[in-house]
Amino acid sequence: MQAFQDFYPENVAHCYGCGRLNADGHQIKTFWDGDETVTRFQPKPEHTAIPGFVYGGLLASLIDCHCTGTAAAAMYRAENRAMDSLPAFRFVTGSLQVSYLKPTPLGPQLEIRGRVKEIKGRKVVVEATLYAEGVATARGEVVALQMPDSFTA
Ligand SMILES: CCCCCCCCCCCC(=O)SCCNC(=O)CCNC(=O)[C@H](O)C(C)(C)COP(=O)(O)OP(=O)(O)OC[C@H]1O[C@@H](n2cnc3c(N)ncnc32)[C@H](O)[C@@H]1OP(=O)(O)O
Repeated sequence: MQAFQDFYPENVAHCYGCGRLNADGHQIKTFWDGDETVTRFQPKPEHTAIPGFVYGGLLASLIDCHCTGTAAAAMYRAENRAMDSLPAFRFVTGSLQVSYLKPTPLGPQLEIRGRVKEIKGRKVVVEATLYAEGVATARGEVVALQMPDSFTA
C-alpha cells in the first residue's frame, strides 16, 4: 500500500521529516486507518535525549510531518480526489504545538495517530497523539496551510 508521502511530487519530496527523496531524513510513512491516520517509526540510538529516552525534537518532527501529510490526504478526501490527481495539494506547517506527557522510552516502535479537527479554506488543523507500547507520551496540534508559491526555490 502506498503512503501519503509516496504521492508527494518530486519537488516537495525532500523534507527532512517526510521526504522519500531525502536519504538522511526520517522518511515517515502515513496511512489512513478509518477516520484516523497512522504513522509508525522506529527511533535509533542517536535519537537519545537522556539515555533510555527519545529526544523531544524528534517527536515534534514526527508529529509535524504526520500532521502535514494528514492535512494533504484530508483535503484530497474532502474533494473526493485520488492523491495522485492534479493539481497537487501541498501543505506546510503554520504552527506546531507539542505537549510531552510522559518520557518516551527509546526502544519500542512509536505510533502516531492523527485526526482532522478542522478544514477551512486553505487551512487544515490536525491533532495527533504519539504512543509508545500503547501509552500516550506526547500530543500535538498542527495548523497546516496550503503552500504558497513563494515557497518555490
Ligand atoms: C501531496 C503534496 C504534499 C507536499 C507536502 C510537502 C511536505 C512538507 C511538510 C514539511 C513541514 C514543514 O516543515 S514546512 C516548513 C516550516 N513552515 C514554514 O516555513 C512556513 C512559513 N510560513 C509561511 O510560508 C506562511 O506564513 C504560511 C504559508 C504558513 C501562511 O501564510 P498564508 O498562506 O499567507 O496565510 P494566511 O492567508 O494569512 O492565513 C490563512 C489562515 O491560516 C491561518 N494562519 C496563517 N499562518 C498561521 C500560523 N503561522 N499559525 C497558525 N495559523 C496561521 C490564518 O489565521 C488564517 O486562518 P483563518 O482566518 O482562515 O481561520
